[in-house]
Amino acid sequence: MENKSDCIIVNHVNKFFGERQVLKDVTLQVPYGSIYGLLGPSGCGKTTTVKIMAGISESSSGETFVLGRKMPQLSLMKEIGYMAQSDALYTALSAAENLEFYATIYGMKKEQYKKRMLEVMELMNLSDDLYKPVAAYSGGMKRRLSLAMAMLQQPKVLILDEPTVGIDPLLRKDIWRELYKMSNNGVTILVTTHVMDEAEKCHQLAMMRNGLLIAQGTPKELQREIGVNSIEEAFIYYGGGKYED
Ligand SMILES: Nc1ncnc2c1ncn2[C@@H]1O[C@H](COP(=O)(O)OP(=O)(O)OP(=O)(O)O)[C@@H](O)[C@H]1O
Repeated sequence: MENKSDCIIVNHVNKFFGERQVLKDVTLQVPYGSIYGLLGPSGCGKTTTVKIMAGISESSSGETFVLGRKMPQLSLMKEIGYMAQSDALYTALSAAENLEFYATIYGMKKEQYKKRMLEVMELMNLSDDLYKPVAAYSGGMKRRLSLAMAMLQQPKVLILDEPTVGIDPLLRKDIWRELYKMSNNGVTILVTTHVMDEAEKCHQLAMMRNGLLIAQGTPKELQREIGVNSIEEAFIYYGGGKYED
């Protein structure tokens, strides 16, 4: 399964929860340094897919490779920044303490993480709230802190499950600017989203429905293929009629 141009390779992956099959023969490739969007209606299997990529969950069959290694792989933990849909934060601790805790797990040196912590908090517009307990953060602030956390150790791969939910449009723009910067520096980014204008920003997109990957390509390719002018129309087309359950 050696493939030098793709950072993430999902190969005929199936996932069952009991009798229920929630991923059906999913195959996709994410090139190194690209921003790849996973788009689809609620419950179609996006989170299940990214958890397998991040090594948090195992597929029932099929194979997943990240950075040339078969997942799940404990030794890749440092290389993969993962931001879950629900925030995994210690609310009794301050943001700085949360970041320090993660930095310790990632084995970052003190001088290294102190500098990086200020950078990511600045980026997320949270510099003034560094020492505030997370319990006093709003929902949007918690999202931003989770994103700061995923970026902290400067991972080679960033896997973000709906990263900009509850984040205002201005900050969302800044976040996308940072994602592009990271991608230009060779970081591979996988984003799940419901937001169409975000999907448009991805280099490549995969659309999912009912555990199936139903279309893959650049946003323009997906539109051209079916003769529509927006990702929203493509989403409705691929999510609807032709692919009814
Ligand atoms: N641990 C679990 N046990 C049983 N079923 C599960 C489990 N996790 C997810 N599912 C089911 O698998 C299906 C896919 O869920 P998943 O969270 O991957 O969807 P999603 O596309 O990320 O949805 P959303 O956009 O709402 O987050 C859903 O029907 C969900 O109910």
